[in-house]
Amino acid sequence: MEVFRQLKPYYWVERKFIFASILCLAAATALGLVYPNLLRYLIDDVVKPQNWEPVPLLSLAVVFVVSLKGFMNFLSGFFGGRLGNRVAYRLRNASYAKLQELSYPYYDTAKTGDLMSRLTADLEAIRQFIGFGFAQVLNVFLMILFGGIMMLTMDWQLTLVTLVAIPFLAFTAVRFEKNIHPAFREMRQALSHMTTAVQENITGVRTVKSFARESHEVEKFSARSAEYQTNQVGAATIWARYFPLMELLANVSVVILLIFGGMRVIDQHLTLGELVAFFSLIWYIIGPMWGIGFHINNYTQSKASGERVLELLNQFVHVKSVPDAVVLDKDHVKGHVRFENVTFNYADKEPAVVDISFDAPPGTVIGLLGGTGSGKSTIIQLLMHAYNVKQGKISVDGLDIRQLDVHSLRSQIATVFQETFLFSASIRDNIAYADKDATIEEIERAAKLAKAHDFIMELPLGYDTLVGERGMGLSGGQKQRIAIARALIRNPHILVLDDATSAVDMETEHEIQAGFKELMKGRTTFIIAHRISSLKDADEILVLDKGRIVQRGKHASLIRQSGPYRDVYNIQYADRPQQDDEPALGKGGTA
Ligand SMILES: Nc1ncnc2c1ncn2[C@@H]1O[C@H](COP(=O)(O)OP(=O)(O)OP(=O)(O)O)[C@@H](O)[C@H]1O
Repeated sequence: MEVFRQLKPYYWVERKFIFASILCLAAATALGLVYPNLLRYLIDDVVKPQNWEPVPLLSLAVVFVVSLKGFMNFLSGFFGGRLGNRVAYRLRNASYAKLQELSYPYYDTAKTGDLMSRLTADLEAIRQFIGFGFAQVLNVFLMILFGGIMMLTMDWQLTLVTLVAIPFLAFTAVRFEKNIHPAFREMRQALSHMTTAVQENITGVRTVKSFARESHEVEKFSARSAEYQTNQVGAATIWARYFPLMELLANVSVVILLIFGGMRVIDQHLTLGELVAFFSLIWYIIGPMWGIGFHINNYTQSKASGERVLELLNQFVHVKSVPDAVVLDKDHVKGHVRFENVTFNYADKEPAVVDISFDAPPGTVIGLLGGTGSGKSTIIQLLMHAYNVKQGKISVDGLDIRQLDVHSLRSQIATVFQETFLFSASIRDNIAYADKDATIEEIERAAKLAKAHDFIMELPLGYDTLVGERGMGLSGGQKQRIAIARALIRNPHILVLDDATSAVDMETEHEIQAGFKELMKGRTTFIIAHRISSLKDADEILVLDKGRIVQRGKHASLIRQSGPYRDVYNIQYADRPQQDDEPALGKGGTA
């Protein structure tokens, strides 16, 4: 029940539908009680005394009751359906909003397939239960209540004897629920493992095919599919153990009724019509009991799903704006970035960056150079407040970023990542992603600066060309140029190029950077690059090794010192003839 208590904000607002659905259902159930009474009347007052006069009226009454009951059932289903759809709609939107709110640390470990199954299959199970299942469970209670009262008023002794098996039935049903619930929880988990396998396979299809690992993927999927199947068989086994027992207990009541009821008719304590009415009433109670297993199944599935959706909704958000956070005003931001003795480690890991300090006044260009895993991207992530820094301080325009509204901080920064993600939309929409109000002129201007305009114009539909997921159909360099245009359109105060030109040739890189120079006047830029050529003009180059700054300065002074920078320089320029303005540099030597 805890699950449904926590879900209350999502369904209680729709209480008018809940009450309307319950009311119509109760009316339909109550109308169902008219049949046994009509039967009794028919036998005792029509057939026995051979008095056929009321038969036409009786037939009309049956037609009327059946129609009204059907209409009430329809209304109950109609309101229930509305309720289920609205609750699922709210939950879906809340889950999606939560996914947007969750910060980077959550996504470091999240599995796409698992999240997808929470937002689809689990929400569907909740919708089914809240919309229809709940009404069915309630119907069972109403039938037992109404039917029980009617039987008691007819012959309370026979009622008590007949219903003696019912408590056992209820007890077994509760035991069944306890056993089947964990099985359903595991089943949902197994389903989400399976979805994850499918999703990863589709996303990584190029890698799978290029390594010819299709059979491995099939095996991986088969294992997960088998896990799901095992869980289903497990649930079916529990079902098979309990269901015959529940059936048997239900039938015991019928047998008892026939024995004791028959005796009471012989003793003339009961009329024949009453026994027949009793017989139909007992089915009125036992009928829904057949379905109790199904309803319990429905309930436990939705409970397991509710737990999974709530787990997402209650997920801790690592990075969020503090109360009274300062909102940066785009027109007044200067883009002065400062790192002071920043040390940071990812959860359960050695520090990724250690004691990082630098000052980047507005308009400066900071270059970051270092081997794989040396901490370059981490510095950028920290600047974006993707993770909470506990040691040291990062400030923008003198304000500690922990005090800044996260959204407004990130709005000042535009990043071009190493890997470009393009949405399944037109090139125009992809470029305008950071600023949906951008005009076509602005989009084209950004594309021209990013050297993307020419190849876009060569595409059959130009800027309206649709790019598939992950930008299928475009080369790596073309995708990167679109990403650069997307960053430029934002007109950011802080621009981050995280190995942004790695996929374009040297000549294009040079052209793009010439474009940047014009655009970046007065803005702070961070360039992560492996090519010295990209960093040469930086105001300060930070050379990183294992998270520490091991060298810093301008290109000209760094190549005059022995150290990693000059080593990289020598490797990259080894085959190039020496120019007059460059010193002859021996590895490890001095100029
Ligand atoms: N999301 C993460 N969770 C845990 N550890 C991480 C995460 N991202 C990076 N790391 C670790 O932090 C260290 C620094 O990584 P970082 O990505 O900053 O290096 P990098 O210099 O940008 O490398 P590359 O040039 O390969 O992109 C590495 O040891 C890496 O394994």
